[in-house]
Amino acid sequence: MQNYLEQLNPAQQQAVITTEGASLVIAGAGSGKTRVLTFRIAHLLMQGVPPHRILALTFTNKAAREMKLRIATMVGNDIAQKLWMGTFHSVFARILRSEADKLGYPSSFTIYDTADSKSLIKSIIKQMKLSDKEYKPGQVLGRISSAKNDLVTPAAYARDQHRMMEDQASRKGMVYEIYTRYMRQCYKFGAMDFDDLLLNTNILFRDHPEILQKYQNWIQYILVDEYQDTNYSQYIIIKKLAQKHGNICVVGDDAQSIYSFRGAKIENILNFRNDYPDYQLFKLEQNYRSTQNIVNAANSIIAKNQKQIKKAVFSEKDQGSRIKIHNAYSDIEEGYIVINDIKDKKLKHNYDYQDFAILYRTNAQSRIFEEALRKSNMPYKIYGGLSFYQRKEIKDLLAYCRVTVNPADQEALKRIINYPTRGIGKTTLDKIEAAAVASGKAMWEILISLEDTSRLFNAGTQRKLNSFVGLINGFAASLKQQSAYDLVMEIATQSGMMKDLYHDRTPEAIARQENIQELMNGIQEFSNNRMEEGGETGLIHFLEEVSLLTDQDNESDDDINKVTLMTIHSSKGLEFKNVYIVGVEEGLFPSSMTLESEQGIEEERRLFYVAVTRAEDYATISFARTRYKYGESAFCRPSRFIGEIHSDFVEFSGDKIKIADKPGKFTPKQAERRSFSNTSTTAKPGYNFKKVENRQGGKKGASFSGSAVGNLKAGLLVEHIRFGKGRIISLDGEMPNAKATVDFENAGLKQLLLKFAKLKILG
Ligand SMILES: Nc1ncnc2c1ncn2[C@@H]1O[C@H](COP(=O)(O)OP(=O)(O)OP(=O)(O)O)[C@@H](O)[C@H]1O
Ligand SMILES: [Mg+2]
Repeated sequence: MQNYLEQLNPAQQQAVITTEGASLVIAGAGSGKTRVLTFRIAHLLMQGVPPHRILALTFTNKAAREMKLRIATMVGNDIAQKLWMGTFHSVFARILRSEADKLGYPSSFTIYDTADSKSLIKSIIKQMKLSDKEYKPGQVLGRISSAKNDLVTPAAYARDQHRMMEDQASRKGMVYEIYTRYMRQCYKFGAMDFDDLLLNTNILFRDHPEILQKYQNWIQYILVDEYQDTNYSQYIIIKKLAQKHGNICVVGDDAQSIYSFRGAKIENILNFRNDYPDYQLFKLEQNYRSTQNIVNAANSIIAKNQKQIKKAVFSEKDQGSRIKIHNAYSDIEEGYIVINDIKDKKLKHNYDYQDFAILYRTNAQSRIFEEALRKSNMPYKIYGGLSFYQRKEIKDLLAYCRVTVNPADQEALKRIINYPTRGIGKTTLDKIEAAAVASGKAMWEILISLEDTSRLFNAGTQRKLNSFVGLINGFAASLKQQSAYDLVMEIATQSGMMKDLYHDRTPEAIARQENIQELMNGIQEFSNNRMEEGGETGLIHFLEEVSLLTDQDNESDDDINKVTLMTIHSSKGLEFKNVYIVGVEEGLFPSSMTLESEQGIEEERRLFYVAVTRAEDYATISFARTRYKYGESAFCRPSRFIGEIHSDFVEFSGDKIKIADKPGKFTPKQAERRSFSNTSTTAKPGYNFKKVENRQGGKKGASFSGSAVGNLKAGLLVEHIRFGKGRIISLDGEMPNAKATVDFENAGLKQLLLKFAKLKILG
């Protein structure tokens, strides 16, 4: 036996060397499915199969890169480079480019992203004189996408009674017509969206049997990773391509199917058995990734799902330690706890930064960890998402703030002068810019002296420009009177940004709303901190702090040795020595949007299983008892998932907290809080920011307002609503400027202005 096969266990070896015919590998996390695919490709190459006759499909580009790299070390780079390897979208975009003429497309067709698609749909809705309140572009796009992934063309859509009835029930009976026009216009513009790449491949294969045949003959072996998350459109493509040679190997884990909201179909696994009755089934049971404790904990989680293929998974690695559950006072403290734990582990066990990953349910959660990491000077990278301050909606809102503070800031001005759309087109903008250049002035100066330049514009345009100037001047007038929070809230609303962001409930739109909410939380937090320190709380000061943060964030070229931050969805298939699963709270994880159906909960549970099984040595879970939502601190409860892990495999750090096995039990006080904190999570359309009260301001922080300042003295143990427990080191000054220096267990040394910082005396 050749050397490389010795790096596999007997079950894996069988899965690797059984190259002919159909093979299905269904096995739990960390059992070597991806490794089997990698070795199988290497094995084929060693047997002399030419690389360009092997097609391997992965879920992410990163996975493809890593697999190729590994194969290159086994068979040499020249050969590995010739493999057909990549995501479905990238591989079939390539095929479509070379066959585009058969579909009447130019081979240079454009690929539309979601924003492009939505704006096209918006204009179609307008052309059709429909209301974009009823026909929300994001929702319409969702319907179209689902149709495409199920291979339902516009003509078929009109005949599809189920879809038509669904549309009618939600009073959107014209979706099929929008779909028809959308397809026609995309075609006219020479553009395809992501779903089109798969749909058009299917159309190509359906309408051009000779082309299908060409690829069928060509591709001798097909391999698919993460098969549980393929949709119908992908399933049909693979099925057709494999028809000639029948050498198809798919690997997956039904317990890790987490993309049903994008049309992924677990049934594809069952279909596989029907399509290839002679298929061979391989089961891999040994997990090589994680400690026994982690594997056992993960098994106990997934056992709670009704719908699953039973699998045995065991580990022969060390027993390992129990999953530590951290219970934080607040989202801020959670950040400190995680970062301190990383420091500790790094020191104690000699780990590198790259051995740590922080996984969260939604992108917006990254901000608190980013800030804590920055403050501790730890290098980090955000995977699969833009860094918080790089996100479009954040940049837009901050651009408004910048123009308010300094209207001469031209980049910011250009960014928002016509966002949200207010009819100030490119021609107008170009004219202003030319006038500015000619007179050596800033664009803003041209704008405010329109009388002098009125010959440049017609009355309508001039009116629009004046109203924009009025808008910004209005904000600027509030600069001195309002707190940063109130002013930014005013800017977000008056500018029309909120309306623009809150007009639909697609996952992307919700993510953007959450980001704005998160920025508002950041501002509130900034104000509270500044007040406690006795500093300035105006918008100017907030902007300064933000720009300093981004200045420090100098991304270096080597992205290697850094702490990773990512959503659980994007962590699929990856592994890290230490994994922190954060924000494990009801309503956040499981997400409140999934609570209504058992199916929804089961998918969230699979996501939780994916998260835990990323860890090799240590898995750590945390939740906060209060979290900023819409600028207010709201109570949170630990997720039901924490209670679902068998108690033998977990260990609570700090106060033991009761985890309700049935959600919904609240004390009256909590229930009262919940009624407003929930605005973020119910599927209510529209935005609903609540008036913000400084949380140190009395009634909201009831249990924290009890301490009389006079009773404080050095040496006392105190509790702060965000920083948690700490000991007073010293007290200085007289009221109202009295300050306490407190050494917090997790947050470190802080100096607090006592009139704002309500400290509870613990003893
Ligand atoms: N026989 C083996 N000997 C040594 N290490 C192995 C063996 N099989 C797998 N591994 C290692 O175990 C880890 C998990 O393997 P792999 O990522 O292939 O699992 P997987 O089943 O694809 O996991 P997931 O379901 O999370 O995608 C990897 O680090 C891999 O190199
Ligand atoms: Mg894998």
